[in-house]
Amino acid sequence: MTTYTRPHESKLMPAQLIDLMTFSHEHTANITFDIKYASTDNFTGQVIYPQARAFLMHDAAQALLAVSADLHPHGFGLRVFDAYRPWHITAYFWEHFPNDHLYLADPREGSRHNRGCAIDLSLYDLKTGTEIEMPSAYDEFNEKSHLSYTGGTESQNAMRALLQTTMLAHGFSAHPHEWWHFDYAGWQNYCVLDDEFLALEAS
Ligand SMILES: C[C@@H](N)C(=O)N[C@H](C)C(=O)O
Ligand SMILES: [Zn+2]
Repeated sequence: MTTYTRPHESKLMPAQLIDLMTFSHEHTANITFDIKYASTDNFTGQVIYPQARAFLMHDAAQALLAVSADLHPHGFGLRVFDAYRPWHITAYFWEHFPNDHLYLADPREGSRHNRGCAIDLSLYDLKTGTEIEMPSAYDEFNEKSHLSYTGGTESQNAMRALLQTTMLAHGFSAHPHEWWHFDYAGWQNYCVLDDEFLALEAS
């Protein structure tokens, strides 16, 4: 039971969230999914989401298609780990993992994931389907995940730079402590949501 209250900003609108799996399939984009919080393979060690789904604000999803098209000549596609996240999950993370607050959003403000405007992702090799090595693993909560970390191999640093450059060229901004996290421009205009995935599907 959370002790936090979801922020309510009456002037803000809910983002138009779309099912990114269906959307990317319809547009034959090179986007694959490994929704970590729908398995135990995440920093909590627990299954957090009841379904492996990825919902995202429409304009951000459209921008992701452009990112995927830009990466194609380099031989890479996008692998998505997380997109829209209901607010109560953000509150759960904050409450139960106090040592990781540098890498978590404060539920009193809400995460950009709760607004449908943030995405966590990496690159994969189009020929082999293998995920590309980055300077750290996803949600590895230490300095190896920071954009300022220079201790990775030449290839890891170059792959991180390619992901960053391509995402930033299409309206996303970076997170200084998480190479995999990107916010879409205008996230401030959308409210913090707590809808479950199945409720989004029904709406
Ligand atoms: C938990 C991690 N994957 C993440 O998304 N962190 C950001 C800061 C967030 O919670 O919004
Ligand atoms: Zn994130």
